[in-house]
Amino acid sequence: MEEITGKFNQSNARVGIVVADFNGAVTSKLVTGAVATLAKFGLADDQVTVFHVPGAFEIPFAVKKLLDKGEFDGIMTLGAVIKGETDHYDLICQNVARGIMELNLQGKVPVTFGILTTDNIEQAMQRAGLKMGNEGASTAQSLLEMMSLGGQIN
Ligand SMILES: Nc1c(NC[C@H](O)[C@H](O)[C@H](O)CO)[nH]c(=O)[nH]c1=O
Ligand SMILES: CC(=O)[C@@H](O)COP(=O)(O)O
Repeated sequence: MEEITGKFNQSNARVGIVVADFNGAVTSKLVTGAVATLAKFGLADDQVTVFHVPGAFEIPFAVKKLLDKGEFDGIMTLGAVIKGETDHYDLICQNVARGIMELNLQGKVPVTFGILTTDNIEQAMQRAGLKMGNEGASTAQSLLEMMSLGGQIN
């Protein structure tokens, strides 16, 4: 635990969570897992701020606004994109992932990717706290590791 949080000033670190409310039965569980993980590694409630957007497609816009504001030491994204009958799924997945990667590579602060992309709701639920773990929790831990890396490099 110390290794993850030892290389940045955890006591005043600010984390932003951008979550899509689409498939909210899934994404709300991702937020729960993320917040619990951040707390486990010592971040207080007032160090974590959750921002809601309608769907995954709106996540990059919110992340960019937060990066431009410059008040967070790390940002994580959470969502659940579930395949339907059309190619809408593919368009969302590819473009949201590309948008988040581009924002990440701005190199301001780390941005981690916690957006489930599944064939059906069952697969999503399994990755939101059931037998496949909680993608929100793992995305939060990855963010802390990247923030620690930033502290090591800077
Ligand atoms: N089908 C899913 C969506 N679709 C909505 C889009 O993300 C977007 O909000 C809309 O196109 C308006 O711009 N979003 C998800 O997060 N998950 C889905 O399965
Ligand atoms: C990922 C989506 O946008 C998808 O849920 C939409 O469903 P459909 O392709 O059947 O319109």
